[in-house]
Amino acid sequence: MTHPAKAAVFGTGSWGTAFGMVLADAGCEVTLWGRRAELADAINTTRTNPDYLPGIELPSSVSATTDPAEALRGADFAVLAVPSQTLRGNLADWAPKLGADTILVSLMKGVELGTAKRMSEVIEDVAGVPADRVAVVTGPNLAKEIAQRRPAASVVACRDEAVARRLQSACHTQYFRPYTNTDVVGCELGGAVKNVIGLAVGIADGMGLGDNAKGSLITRGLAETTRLGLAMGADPLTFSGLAGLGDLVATCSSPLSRNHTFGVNLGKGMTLQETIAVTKQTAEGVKSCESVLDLARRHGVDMPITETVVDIVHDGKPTVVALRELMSRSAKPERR
Ligand SMILES: NC(=O)c1ccc[n+]([C@@H]2O[C@H](COP(=O)([O-])OP(=O)(O)OC[C@H]3O[C@@H](n4cnc5c(N)ncnc54)[C@H](O)[C@@H]3O)[C@@H](O)[C@H]2O)c1
Ligand SMILES: O=P(O)(O)OC[C@H](O)CO
Repeated sequence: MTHPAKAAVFGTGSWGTAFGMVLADAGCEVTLWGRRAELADAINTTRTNPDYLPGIELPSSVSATTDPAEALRGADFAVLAVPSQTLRGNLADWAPKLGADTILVSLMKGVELGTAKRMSEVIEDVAGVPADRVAVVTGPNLAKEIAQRRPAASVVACRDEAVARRLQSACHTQYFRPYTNTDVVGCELGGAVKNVIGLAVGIADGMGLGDNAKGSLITRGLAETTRLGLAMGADPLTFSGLAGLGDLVATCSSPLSRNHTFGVNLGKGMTLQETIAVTKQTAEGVKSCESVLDLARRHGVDMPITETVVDIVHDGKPTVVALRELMSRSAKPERR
C-alpha cells in the first residue's frame, strides 16, 4: 500500500473518535463520518469531539463529515463504530459507496438480535464482501484511556493474515500495540460476551458482593465464553488472550466501562428504566445478552451467567433471587 493510508471511520462516538486518533497518529489520513452536522462542524473547527472526548485535541489529519461518499473517497479502510444493532441498516446505505478493495473493519462488540450474527457476518451479508476483506479490532481498549494516549495492546483479526498485518501496521503507535489473529470468531465472541459478564460483575459490585464474587464471575464467565467459542469453531487459546481475558479484566475492573457501570446501577437497586436514563452511551451487553443467549441455545451451550443477566435485565428478576439461583445450581467438576 502507498502511504499515507486513508481511513473512513463511521461513528463519531468515543471509540470511533479515539481509534481515528490512533490511525492518525500511525500516519493515516482519517475522515470521521457522523450523523449530526453540528458535531462534524465542531470536530472540524475546534479540533476536539466535545460530546464524546471533551478536552482532547485531535490530530490535524482527522476531519469529519456527514457525507458517507466523501468519507469513503479513496479509503483503504472503512472502520465501523456504530452501535451493533444499527449496523445492518446503516451499512446498507454506505455499502454502495465502498471502493472495490476497501477493507471493512469492525470495532463493534455485539451480536445482532434476531439473527444472532456476529458483526463481521452482518458486514459480509450487507456489503456482499468475502470474509478475507473483513477485519475486527478488539481487546482491552477503553476509549478514553486510548484517547489520552495511555498504553494498550489490542488484537487485529482477519481470516486473511496479510490483511490483518496491513491493518496492524496502519494502527500501530507508541501507545497502541496491535497483535494479529486469524481467529475472527473467537475474537468477536470474546468482545461481545465480555460485555455481558461486565454487566454481571457490575451487578455483583453494586450489590456489594466483594472481590471473591468478582474473581469467580470473571473466571466462570470466561469458561462459558470458551464453551460457546469451542462449539462455534473458535480457537480456545484466543480466550486467554487480549480479546478474551484481557478485555474481560479491563471491562470488569474499570469505572470507565459502560457495561460495568450499567450493572453497578442495577445492583444498587435502580430499575432498568432508571439505569437506561442515566446511561448516555452504548452499553452493548444490555441488548447483546439476549442475542448471546440465543447463540448459546442454537449451539446447545449452557451459559448460566449470561442467562442470569438476561433474567435480571430483561425479565426483571430481583438480583437477590438471581444470585440465590446461580449459587444453588447443581455441583459439578470445574472443567465442564
Ligand atoms: N467506548 C469504548 O471504550 C469502546 C472500546 C472498544 C469497543 N467499543 C465498541 O465500539 C462500538 C461503538 O461504541 P462507542 O463507545 O463509540 O459508542 P458511543 O455511544 O460512544 O458512540 C456511538 C456512536 O454511534 C452513533 N449512533 C448511535 N445510534 C446510531 C444510529 N442509529 N445510526 C448511526 N449512528 C448512530 C452515535 O451518535 C455515536 O456517534 C460499540 O460496539 C462498543 O462496544 C467501544
Ligand atoms: O465501556 P464498555 O463496557 O463498552 O467497554 C469498552 C471496551 O469494550 C473495553 O475494552
